[in-house]
Amino acid sequence: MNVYTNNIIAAAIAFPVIAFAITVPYMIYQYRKFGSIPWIRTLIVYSLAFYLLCAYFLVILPLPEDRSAVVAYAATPQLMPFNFVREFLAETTFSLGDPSTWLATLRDPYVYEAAFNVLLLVPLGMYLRYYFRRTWYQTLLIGFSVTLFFELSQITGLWGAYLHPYRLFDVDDLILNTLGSMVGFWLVGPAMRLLPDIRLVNEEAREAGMRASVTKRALSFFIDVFVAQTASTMVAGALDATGARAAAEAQGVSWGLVSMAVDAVFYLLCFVAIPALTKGQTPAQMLLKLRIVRPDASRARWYQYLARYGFLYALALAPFLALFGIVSLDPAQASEMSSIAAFFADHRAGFVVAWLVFMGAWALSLIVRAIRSAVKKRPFIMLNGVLSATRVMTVDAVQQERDRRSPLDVSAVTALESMIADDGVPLSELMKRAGTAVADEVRAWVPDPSPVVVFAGSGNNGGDGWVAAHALAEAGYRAILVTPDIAERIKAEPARSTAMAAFADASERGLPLSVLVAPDADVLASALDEAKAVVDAVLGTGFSGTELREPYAGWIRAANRRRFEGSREKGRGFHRKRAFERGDHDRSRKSLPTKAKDAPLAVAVDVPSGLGAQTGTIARPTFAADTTVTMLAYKPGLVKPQARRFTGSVELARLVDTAPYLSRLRGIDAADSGVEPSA
Ligand SMILES: NC(=O)C1=CN([C@@H]2O[C@H](COP(=O)(O)OP(=O)(O)OC[C@H]3O[C@@H](n4cnc5c(N)ncnc54)[C@H](OP(=O)(O)O)[C@@H]3O)[C@@H](O)[C@H]2O)[C@@H](O)CC1
Ligand SMILES: [K+]
Repeated sequence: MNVYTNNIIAAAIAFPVIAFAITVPYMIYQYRKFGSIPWIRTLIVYSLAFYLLCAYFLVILPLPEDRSAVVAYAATPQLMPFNFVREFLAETTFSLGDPSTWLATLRDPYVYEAAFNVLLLVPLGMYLRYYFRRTWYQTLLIGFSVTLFFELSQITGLWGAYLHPYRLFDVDDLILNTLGSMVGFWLVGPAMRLLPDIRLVNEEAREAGMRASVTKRALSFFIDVFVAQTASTMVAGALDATGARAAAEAQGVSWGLVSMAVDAVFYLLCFVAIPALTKGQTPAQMLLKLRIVRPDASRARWYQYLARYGFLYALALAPFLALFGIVSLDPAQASEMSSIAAFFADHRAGFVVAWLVFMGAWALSLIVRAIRSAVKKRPFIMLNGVLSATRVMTVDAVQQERDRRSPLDVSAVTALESMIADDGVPLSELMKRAGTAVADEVRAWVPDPSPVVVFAGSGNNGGDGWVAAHALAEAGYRAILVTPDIAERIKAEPARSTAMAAFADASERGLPLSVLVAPDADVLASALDEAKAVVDAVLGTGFSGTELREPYAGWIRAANRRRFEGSREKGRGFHRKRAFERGDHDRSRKSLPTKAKDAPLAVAVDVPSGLGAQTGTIARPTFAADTTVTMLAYKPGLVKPQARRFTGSVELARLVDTAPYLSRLRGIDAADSGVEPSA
């Protein structure tokens, strides 16, 4: 046992560092993917790397001192399954009726070694189920493979590093280790209810990734300064080595001045020239997926980069250099200096204090503004940003803002659809992609196998709903599709054929998709009660008006009621008259009532039903969503100020590469606005 403990201590010192080195590439990968680093994932992967290192070293240590050592007990592999039971029974004094023998049994090497072998892979089983979401047989297979790898390391003398095996290959280890991974699998099951659902972390990370946080901006600035300064120092050093210094000084040019000029060249290169070439990215900003833009997310000009970083340089770096200069003045040589320098030298202490006060006040104001912007969830804007009329946004946020600022008229969307169809992607295919995008949105926020209610109208917006319900059922959700009529009687195409195909496929494969045709209020309410998500695919761009007809009006009211009043079991005034009024959302109301605690996620397809896609008018009733997944392009109605409280956040599902079509559609005015249609 002592050997094990020593190994653990050795590992405790070296492995945290190694495990971190293993985790760093994973962190970079996550940042590139989500635009932020989800700490919980990083922690889990780090701990997994650390644990596997420990486990492996427990298996292969202690290393013999000499490469050709023959370890007698390891010479012949132990190939008899359950040998440890036999050995244990042969020598034990254990008797169930006699408690005095129990303790001795626990101390028996066969017992504690067996227990240790089980424990060794318990964490692996937990990781496999919780983090990697493996099934029991996958866990069994992976657990067995890892064990086999351990035992093969032993029988081969660490893959030939030693001439003879120095640890025993034991079939019982294979059995007990593998059992351990299964024990871990079973143990973590109940705990998973308390642990955060790892599948939902991605979406939060993606949201965080949209923000150009102070940390990201500061980090990118320091990387850039570091790169520019290192390059400049190296070039100045190289010049010095080639004798440029002597030449300059012979001409009476101070070398300090020359190296400052070299600095200036590299800073200009990094902060002005490169951004001008890359449409607004310094080298570090390319790495961190940030971009310098105008406040409206359009492309900035080179002189704005110059202004932005010139001011920043003046505010953040110049005071340091000045201080450095002042401190290095020597009052003893005051007589040789100019009168200004002598004045500075005589009052060094005073200037340092003044400098500290100035920097302190500035830093304090930065901190205060950073906290305020964090609390109010507004971007943190620095003085140099205001003066240069620029801001730094994440590349994704820039794209989103540009999309939002160039909505496409509903008539143009139709034109766009036929252009895409002419190029070989028919509307039915677009519908498939649209529905899948909606299902993905639900899957990002709600874990399976939750019940999801999908309201599908009888137009093509409804067709998207059929695809979404089918995709969700396929992914293991209990999809409940609400429709005014059976699929065959839908009039719109391709909604009809899509719905029929989805229904036929689900029935054939026994997918958990149930269809409620024109359900009565009670049936609908019970379905909504248990739903974890509600998808509104009732009306899309084909609707305009101020009043919804039945049954759609009733559906939307029921969905909104569920959202604001809670489920009926919770008994929060579902039957009160006010509930009906609330479901209606009086248009004069400034804001919607707050959501009930158990409100399901509400996702609108293309536009929330009731909202006029072109005009932004709000009909009675209008669906209130957390997220609207809109297809191909933003519609004008979605970006009207009054729409926001019904749309929630808007996600654009591009479905195809729309950029070439959009520039054809928008023609000349895209070039004028300086807005790039799409990256
Ligand atoms: N753009 C894209 O790439 C893609 C677009 N696609 C999707 O197609 C959607 C547009 O489909 P769309 O044109 O069929 O219209 P849509 O919104 O379903 O509405 C028609 C329904 O509204 C109904 N209705 C009308 N007024 C009403 C009222 N007052 N009260 C009640 N009902 C009323 C009308 O009923 P009816 O008059 O027939 O009785 C009819 O049933 C679009 O939003 C997008 O989701 C994707 O599938 C593919 C990719
Ligand atoms: K809709």
